[in-house]
Amino acid sequence: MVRRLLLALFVTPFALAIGLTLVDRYRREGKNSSPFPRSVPTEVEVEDGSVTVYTYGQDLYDAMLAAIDGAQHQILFETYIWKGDEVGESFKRALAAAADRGVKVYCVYDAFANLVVSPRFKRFPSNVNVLRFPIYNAGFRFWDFRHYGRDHRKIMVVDDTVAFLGGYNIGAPYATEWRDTHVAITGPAVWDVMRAFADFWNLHRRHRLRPSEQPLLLEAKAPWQAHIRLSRNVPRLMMFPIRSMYLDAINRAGERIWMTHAYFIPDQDFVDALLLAADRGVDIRILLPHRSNHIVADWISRGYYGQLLAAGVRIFRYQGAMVHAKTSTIDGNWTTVGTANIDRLSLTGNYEINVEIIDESMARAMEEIFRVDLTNCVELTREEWDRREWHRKFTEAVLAPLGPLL
Ligand SMILES: O=P(O)(O)OC[C@H](O)CO
Repeated sequence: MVRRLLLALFVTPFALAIGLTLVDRYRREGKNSSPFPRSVPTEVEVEDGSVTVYTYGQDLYDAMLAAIDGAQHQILFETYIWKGDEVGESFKRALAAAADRGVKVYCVYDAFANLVVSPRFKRFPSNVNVLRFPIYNAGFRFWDFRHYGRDHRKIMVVDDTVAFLGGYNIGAPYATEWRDTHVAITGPAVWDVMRAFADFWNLHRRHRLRPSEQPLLLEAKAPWQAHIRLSRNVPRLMMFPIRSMYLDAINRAGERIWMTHAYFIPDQDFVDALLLAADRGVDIRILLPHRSNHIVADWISRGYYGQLLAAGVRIFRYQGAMVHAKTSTIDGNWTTVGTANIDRLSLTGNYEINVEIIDESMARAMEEIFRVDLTNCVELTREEWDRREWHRKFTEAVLAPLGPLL
């Protein structure tokens, strides 16, 4: 009897998650996302360089492809998802053409995220250096968690002139149907993104370096900058600074915290930091997709709404389209844009990269984008949330144990 009960407790959340996912897939079949308000790319001068914020995929892809076409020496390209559709093909073609011109091209993609992509698409010309980050990395050391984690980063560096990073994967739906955020950085901070790529490449390259070979980029010298910094999660080295970066920034906030996230499944320490900030009177707004592409993540996320709303945190739900951005701006000073979602996988599991920018003009630009996004949101009130039907509360409660897995 006890055994059956334990089994039921263990199996029910998984069975419900699978059921919900299948029904959701069926319901979405053939449905398009709605158009959403667009902000034009905004360029801001930061320190001795610039940061351009992209919030519409086609604008970003045009800029990335133009940068690839103009490359002189080297392209570093890394993506979590690289779909084999027309957008994916256009990147593959541009990278191959650059390699044919004599540009050194290095590409990394995650094998797990691209399991459904055709093997034909994953064949590259021999002059393009490709690292397929394997599905399983631990070999016989299956107990060693440093060898787990997906490569969830999305970055590109062209020569030493421009670096792109943010939430955008590569694929046709992201060009027009998803609202996401990426930045293009010029100036000394490009070095940090090159370094991030090179460290990953050197750590995971398929064979040990022969004496005749140089590791990628070790000769480049680091600039020291106060206003723009990179945080990278590197499971292999047990480094997870992005969570700390967020907690530090939230704890420092005195006026406002405006966050935009695709998947919001924080740990309780993260929630507590937000609740403390709300308690000190900070205006906290969290913008989330009303319905994301992962229905189970949505349900688990909802399990946190009660305590956040009760503390005065405002939740805005984006309508009609997937918002996939991973950004926050605080106190009109601090901004982060990156690849990390607020969930366990991103904050303590995967390879991730976020840029942290302390600059008033940048924060102003991000706040303006947030205001534009708000015009496509409906605010969820505490009264409305408290009145939700019992079966919704039941679903949240049954799925809650899956939170730490996501
Ligand atoms: O893992 P992310 O944040 O890049 O999101 C990817 C999508 O969820 C793919 O289904």
